[in-house]
Amino acid sequence: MKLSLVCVGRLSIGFLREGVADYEARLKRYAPLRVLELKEEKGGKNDPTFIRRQEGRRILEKIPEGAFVIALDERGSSLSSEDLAGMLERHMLQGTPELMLVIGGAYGLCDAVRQRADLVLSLSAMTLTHQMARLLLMEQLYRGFTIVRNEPYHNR
Ligand SMILES: C[S@@+](CC[C@H](N)C(=O)[O-])C[C@H]1O[C@@H](n2cnc3c(N)ncnc32)[C@H](O)[C@@H]1O
Repeated sequence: MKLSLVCVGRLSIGFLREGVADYEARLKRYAPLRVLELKEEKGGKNDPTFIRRQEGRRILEKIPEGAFVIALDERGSSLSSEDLAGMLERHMLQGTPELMLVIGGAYGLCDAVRQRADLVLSLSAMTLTHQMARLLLMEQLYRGFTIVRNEPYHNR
């Protein structure tokens, strides 16, 4: 199973770039990972709906048929790390070709992306920057794979 991450905006903060690179490298031991960083919408400065729609259109274009899509959103469902691991394992066993994770930009994701998603996942009820969300997500995916493989890291 391939993993792909689609995110709006780049990693501009050094320590987050370093942390994300570290977890992405760890993750690649378990599954190939493709990262697509999409440009933030610059038009419609005072119109968050316009910005979300434009960015959403670009996100939807990147979703291949057959991908299981997880949209990251603070209003989504929360999972324990064990639940996430169970979900990864189920998709590997049932032969899901691609698990695609989507992180929105400064104004979040539009409804069309949330509707396309097979799961809307919250990492916390608090709002994170997209860069912080990316680091937390990479760490939880890595943790999930170590749980599936019964490798030390999760320590439960
Ligand atoms: C700055 S946040 C967007 C906040 C925006 N006001 C909203 O209501 O969605 C940027 C992106 O980071 C991700 N994100 C931020 N906090 C999150 C959380 N607690 N759980 C999951 N994803 C989160 C989401 O993908 C979000 O679209």
